[in-house]
Amino acid sequence: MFHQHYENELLGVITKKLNSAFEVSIDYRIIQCRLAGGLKRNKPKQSAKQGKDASLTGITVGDEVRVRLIGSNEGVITALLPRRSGFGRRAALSMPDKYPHEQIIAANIDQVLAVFSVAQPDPHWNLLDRYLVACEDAGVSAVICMTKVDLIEHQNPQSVQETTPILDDFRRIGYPVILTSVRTGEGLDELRSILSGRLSLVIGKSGVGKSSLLNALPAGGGLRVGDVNPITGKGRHTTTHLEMLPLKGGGAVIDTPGMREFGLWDIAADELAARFPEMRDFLGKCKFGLSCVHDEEPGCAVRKAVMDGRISPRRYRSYLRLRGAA
Ligand SMILES: Nc1nc2c(ncn2[C@@H]2O[C@H](COP(=O)(O)OP(=O)(O)OP(=O)(O)O)[C@@H](O)[C@H]2O)c(=O)[nH]1
Ligand SMILES: [Zn+2]
Repeated sequence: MFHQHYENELLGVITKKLNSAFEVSIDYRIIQCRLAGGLKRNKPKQSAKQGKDASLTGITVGDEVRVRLIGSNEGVITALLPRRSGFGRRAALSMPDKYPHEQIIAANIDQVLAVFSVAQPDPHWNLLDRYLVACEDAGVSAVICMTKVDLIEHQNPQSVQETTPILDDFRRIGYPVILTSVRTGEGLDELRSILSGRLSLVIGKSGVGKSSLLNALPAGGGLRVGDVNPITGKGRHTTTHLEMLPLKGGGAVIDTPGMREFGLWDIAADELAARFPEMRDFLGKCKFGLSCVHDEEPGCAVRKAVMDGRISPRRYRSYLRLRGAA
């Protein structure tokens, strides 16, 4: 959120994406913008990750853009700056012609906060594995945030027993795990510090408590007064649009409303294994070398590591399942 003169144009960051308009933060001011005619939106022609031309895909929240001001709080987006990172999903599977590749959900993010509740609903570990593979693929770090830890005794008996070892597995692999509850306040300081100064994309299924969590974080400058409802404390943001929420003390979070589907795209089997950090040490050490897909091949170093307890059997099963789906 900075500005710089460029032939009467300013640089800004997209903080909100509406149907045909954008909000752009320029020097802490929100400017309502539309796209210049030349910038076509939602017509991805190729996968856009780091270094590739982002203008080929939909411009989205987190993108840095050049804006020509018209009036005091309106402008036209005239150019898109190169992306540092893009986090996507396979969009609209029923329309492969329209969206042949991944759709970038958010641009330039530093980390993903993957949110799951310990209960109501019980955690969906395979979905978490899928999120983490997508993070590895995008080259973005991931933080696992468990919510509603006050409800731990309400988990079904089987999942109570499995939760702690599964979270320990994730920690061992290197993913930070935060345990939170907005009811007791547990973990909220830790969450604040991990979000501070970074742009984080918050993902998780509806009902896991994302909104409650974000509303429990102190907002920073740049939010409009109208977004806060001082009576109920609710409604700081709606969950109908992708929107960036600045945090007090720096950093911002992007909420992902209505994220129902979450596919993986174009990840070849050999690349998929490399998206499981705990498997990386064993890749290339199988009898069949890099051609091993670590399923039923003899002399597979990955499967041996599973047998030896160095790779979690649950994560390995998740790998096999994703490989089948890839
Ligand atoms: N016990 C308990 N309940 C919580 C906690 N956080 C959220 N909830 C409840 O979980 C339900 C869902 O919370 P939301 O914050 O609306 O969940 P969400 O993930 O934002 O859901 P969407 O808005 O549909 O995306 C609500 O009934 C909350 O009151 C918590 O820490 N403890
Ligand atoms: Zn193998």
